[in-house]
Amino acid sequence: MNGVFQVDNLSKAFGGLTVSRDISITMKEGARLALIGPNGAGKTTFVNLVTGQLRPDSGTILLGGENVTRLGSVRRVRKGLVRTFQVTRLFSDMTPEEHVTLTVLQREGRASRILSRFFNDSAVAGEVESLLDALGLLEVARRKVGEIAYGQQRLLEIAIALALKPRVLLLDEPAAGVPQSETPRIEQALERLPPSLAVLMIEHDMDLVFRFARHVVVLAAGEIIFEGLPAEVAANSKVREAYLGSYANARQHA
Ligand SMILES: Nc1ncnc2c1ncn2[C@@H]1O[C@H](COP(=O)(O)OP(=O)(O)OP(=O)(O)O)[C@@H](O)[C@H]1O
Repeated sequence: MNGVFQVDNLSKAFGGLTVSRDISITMKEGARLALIGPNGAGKTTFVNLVTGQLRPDSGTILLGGENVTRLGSVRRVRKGLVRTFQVTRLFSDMTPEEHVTLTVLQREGRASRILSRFFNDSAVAGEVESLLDALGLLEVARRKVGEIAYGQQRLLEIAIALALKPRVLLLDEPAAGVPQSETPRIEQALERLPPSLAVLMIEHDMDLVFRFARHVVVLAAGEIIFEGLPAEVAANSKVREAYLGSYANARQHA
């Protein structure tokens, strides 16, 4: 059976440097896939290719069976392929409530009207409240983003992505830059993502990867070198050599 998201033989080179070589991935509804690999393996490039920020040299991207390979990024988002970024792209003077309200209104094509009217729109307000609640952000809903913790800013990015009603969510290092003390918040939020949503996560924090993922794909030098269950990936010698060695050793000696 085809998945909700299917990538076939995606390839991309920058000059002489191949950064994606024949990458194929299938995700079904409810998938929890982690894409891991050393720095420069091509993980972010892969996300840029599938979301339309970069054009592949060859390969196909299917969303719900529809070929979206030639669509621009905005149309892919409208069709339910949504990403977050490694580094936050938020407005420090706006509140989480304002960010998510704007996103819901944008999705509905209502963002260009006078915003203040919509803060009284009960349907929009209800949706915004439940999104912020799901990400544990209600208590800071009306604080300026520049004043809230970095982990909460990262969670707000996920709330914004969810406000776009994705079918497939691509998370680029959701815990990057987040202090250790705040990672449990990120973990809890990831556990509470809608069960039917297909989620692909790039992440270097292996504890988070192994708690979140039900399937792991390992990239090295633009190629998939292994994929399987988290336990299989951790035990694979090729993967340990390319990437996990230091992590596995640290765990052994911890
Ligand atoms: N626009 C570009 N032009 C040329 N080379 C690029 C471009 N974007 C990325 N690269 C190169 O492609 C390779 C893959 O980079 P990419 O950022 O996808 O890796 P990554 O696995 O996401 O790394 P990290 O874990 O450090 O974020 C790197 O060698 C990078 O220097």
